[in-house]
Amino acid sequence: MKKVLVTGAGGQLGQCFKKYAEEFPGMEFTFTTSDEIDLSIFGLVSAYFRKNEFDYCINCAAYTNVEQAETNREMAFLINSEAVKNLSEVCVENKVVLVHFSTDYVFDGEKNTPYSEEDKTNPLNVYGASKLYGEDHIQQNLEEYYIFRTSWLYSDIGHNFYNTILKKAIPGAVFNITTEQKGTPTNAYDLAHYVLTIISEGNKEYGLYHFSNLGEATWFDFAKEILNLSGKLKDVELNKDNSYRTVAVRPRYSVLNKEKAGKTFPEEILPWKESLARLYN
Ligand SMILES: NC(=O)C1=CN([C@@H]2O[C@H](COP(=O)(O)OP(=O)(O)OC[C@H]3O[C@@H](n4cnc5c(N)ncnc54)[C@H](OP(=O)(O)O)[C@@H]3O)[C@@H](O)[C@H]2O)C=CC1
Ligand SMILES: Cc1cn([C@H]2C[C@H](O)[C@@H](COP(=O)(O)OP(=O)(O)O[C@H]3O[C@@H](C)C(=O)[C@@H](O)[C@H]3O)O2)c(=O)[nH]c1=O
Repeated sequence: MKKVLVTGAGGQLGQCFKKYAEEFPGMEFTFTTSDEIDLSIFGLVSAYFRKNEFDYCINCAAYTNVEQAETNREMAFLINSEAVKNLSEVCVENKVVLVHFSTDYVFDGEKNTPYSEEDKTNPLNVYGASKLYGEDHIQQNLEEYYIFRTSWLYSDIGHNFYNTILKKAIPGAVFNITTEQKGTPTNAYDLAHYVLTIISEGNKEYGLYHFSNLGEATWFDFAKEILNLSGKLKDVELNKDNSYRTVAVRPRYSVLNKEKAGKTFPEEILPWKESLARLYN
């Protein structure tokens, strides 16, 4: 029986892991939220790992408010970098494999073809920079880790673009959505299932991987498909907006190349529209 700790379990991805737990009877799960262990306090994390034995730690905790990170830099770095450093040190000490998630926002978006794991990073915003520091701590401290860089995560849980669009989609609503960024929407359930399959098979191909659904879209394309599938497209006004104002700069292009993951792991990765449609079935 593999003992698996999921941290940040109250968030979007953490809750997706929780939903799949029963499908993986070979694993014994412990889910913790920020109320139970504040990962930014080393002593708490260290004591918790000494008291409990785990084989894996799946870290879903993060500071994910891209806009607020610009003015709340300290908090973004505390959670996305310092807390990850804490976890990586404690994982080494206790021989725990760390599974962690990072973001397409570590790239500057100057490329026009999908970013691979070898491509140069150059974050444009505080969130992206803080996540990159988190990656570095893991790579410096640990050998047995998986970092999955993913993009545009959504699900029916928590705060994400999908839920923002659906909540606002009352008859007569007007949407102005940017076409200035291209990336890939990724179903958080797909990511959770992908990771659990890897762990359950006892895989030891540790390292940095890119994982998103297949294909590419602008945020406008994504919003259109969400509204279309929900049957609400006809009741709202949807406009392309090339001057939508944000505080944080986002990469113009951040599609991830999934070749490495595809060659290493057996699970099929779905095209983004196909995966999105599954939320409506
Ligand atoms: N959402 C997205 O579009 C994308 C996300 N990612 C990455 O995927 C991962 C999961 O993201 P997602 O589930 O969407 O994020 P959420 O914001 O939904 O969840 C993050 C969780 O982290 C918890 N947390 C924050 N601070 C601490 C702390 N000090 N100690 C313990 N827990 C803490 C929060 O708990 P509380 O609310 O109680 O503070 C929250 O439940 C993150 O690493 C993120 O960077 C990557 C690409 C895209
Ligand atoms: C709500 C809204 C957003 N937008 C734009 C703003 C922004 O450029 C883009 C996305 O908006 P959001 O703020 O919802 O998404 P954002 O917070 O940028 O999402 C990011 O979150 C972090 C955690 C990640 O790691 C990234 O992969 C990515 O998913 O869409 C519009 O054009 N119109 C709208 O009505």
